[in-house]
Amino acid sequence: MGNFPVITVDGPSGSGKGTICSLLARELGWNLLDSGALYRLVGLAARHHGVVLDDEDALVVLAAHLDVQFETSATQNEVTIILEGEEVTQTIRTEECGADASVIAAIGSVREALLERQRAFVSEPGLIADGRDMGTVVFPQAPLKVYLTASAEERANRRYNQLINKGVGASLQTILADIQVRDARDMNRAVAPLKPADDAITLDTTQLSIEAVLAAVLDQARHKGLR
Ligand SMILES: Nc1ncnc2c1ncn2[C@@H]1O[C@H](COP(=O)(O)OP(=O)(O)O)[C@@H](O)[C@H]1O
Ligand SMILES: Nc1ccn([C@H]2C[C@H](O)[C@@H](COP(=O)(O)OP(=O)(O)O)O2)c(=O)n1
Repeated sequence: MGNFPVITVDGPSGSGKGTICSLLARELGWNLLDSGALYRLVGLAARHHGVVLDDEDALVVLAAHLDVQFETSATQNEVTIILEGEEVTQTIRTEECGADASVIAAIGSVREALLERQRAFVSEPGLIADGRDMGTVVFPQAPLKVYLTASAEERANRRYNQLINKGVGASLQTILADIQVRDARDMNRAVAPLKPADDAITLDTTQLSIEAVLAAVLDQARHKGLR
């Protein structure tokens, strides 16, 4: 691991990690690791290569050799994701890919295969790391660890609105049920379960605006001398 600081942001689906991490990276001028994208990409690679999600050995090979580029535009702070030469930035965002990712992510050997790849994202001047186990497993030495949460109903509402805004039809009830299944799987798995690190600060964002969450995290960063 390089000697640059890491801010970890963990939490369940729809708690606002992606939004806050992207804003933090822009505000601080730091790099960004979207670790969930790696699990989603292994899932998509599995589909492309006809690998079923309980073929652990084949999934580990895919994870270890994942041919992916994260291209960040200098001005926009937007990331384009290229898997095996194909642009998949939007493709991996479906609820289906999220569910596949959650299944794959319960396999310890797959997590192991992605560990060093994630740590290699640490670079000057610092890293914002978005995921489930950033503070507990991947970057245990991080000087600032944030755990975002919100009620399952609020998170389902956010996801629903996000899909409707994208012009994708969605059922609130189905989304809520999917979120509850994914929460249970991510929190109860044997390896690297979703939970706050002992030294994490937890923010319940159910009633907080995006601006308020960002301000609270930046405040913590200032306290820690990170900005
Ligand atoms: N504090 C908040 N209040 C209201 N909406 C939010 C808040 N945080 C995030 N959102 C919205 O909720 C949706 C899911 O957020 P996202 O950052 O993708 O969550 P995660 O990465 O944790 O799954 C997005 O449409 C985002 O704009
Ligand atoms: N560090 C991580 C990141 C994601 N995962 C798994 C568990 C999640 O349900 C899936 C998808 O994660 P992702 O953060 O992309 O999903 P959301 O945007 O929170 O819906 O991947 C993980 O186990 N560990």
